[in-house]
Amino acid sequence: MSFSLDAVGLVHPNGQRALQGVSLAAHDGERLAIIGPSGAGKTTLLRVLGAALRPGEGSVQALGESPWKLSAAPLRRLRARIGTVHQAPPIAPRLRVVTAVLAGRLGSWTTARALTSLLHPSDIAGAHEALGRVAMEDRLFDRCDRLSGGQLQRVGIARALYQRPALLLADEPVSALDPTLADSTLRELVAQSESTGATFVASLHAVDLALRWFPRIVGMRDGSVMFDRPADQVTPAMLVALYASEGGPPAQGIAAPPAPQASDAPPLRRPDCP
Ligand SMILES: Nc1ncnc2c1ncn2[C@@H]1O[C@H](COP(=O)(O)OP(=O)(O)OP(=O)(O)O)[C@@H](O)[C@H]1O
Repeated sequence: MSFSLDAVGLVHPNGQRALQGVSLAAHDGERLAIIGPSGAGKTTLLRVLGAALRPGEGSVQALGESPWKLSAAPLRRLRARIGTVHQAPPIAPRLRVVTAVLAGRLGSWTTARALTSLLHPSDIAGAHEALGRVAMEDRLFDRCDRLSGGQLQRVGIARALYQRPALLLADEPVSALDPTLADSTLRELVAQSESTGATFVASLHAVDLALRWFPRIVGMRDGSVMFDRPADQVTPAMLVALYASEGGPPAQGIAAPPAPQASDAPPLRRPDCP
């Protein structure tokens, strides 16, 4: 089992309830998309899975550990095995792109290697390869504050690709990308999860992308799981009910083509791009 949540509930410090009785589990290597209206609790759920937020109710297991029973050092080691792609990656503005990507492995390096890498990037070829997979290799030495929102989002994705986590969590990973780049970037994330055997969980507003790239779809609303189904069993009526107050699903997802295999599709850049 890659992770399991049992009857998880979470109330934010301001009193806002974000999760209620959420039970969800996934096997190693599974791919799940979390969909649902704004405020449904998708980000909060991903933060709980990533051991970044401690729920007030229920229990959490991730990668064979109970995060909130661990002391500081094992918790750090667990977090180093979990990669998170943020909608707006928390990257220091003055950082160079290469350093931001290499930071993906800081958690699994010794302190000495991590500090050295920040001052003198060591694995430039590795950062270049990861950036090539999101068509950003030509920005290797740019400062992050010179990038557009979509370019910065792709740097955050390259960082997660470089990290090669066992559990990959992505919160609206392609929200700032145009449709072509969004599709090819998801293809790279799927290819990575297939080649490393990582479990991949992404929240997505684009229902068409969720149905195209993820075999399992979890619909969330008001902090609860409304449905948890194979993609080919998600019906238009389920989507209408999920997004009821929003006037139906946000994309023409129901007519999405069958999910392709990442390995079948041509990459955005050659994987062996130098
Ligand atoms: N840091 C926070 N402090 C207080 N309340 C929060 C915080 N983060 C989220 N919430 C609240 O928790 C609920 C769930 O929010 P969450 O961000 O998890 O939803 P979401 O489904 O990811 O939404 P969106 O699709 O708009 O990103 C919302 O009511 C939100 O206002």
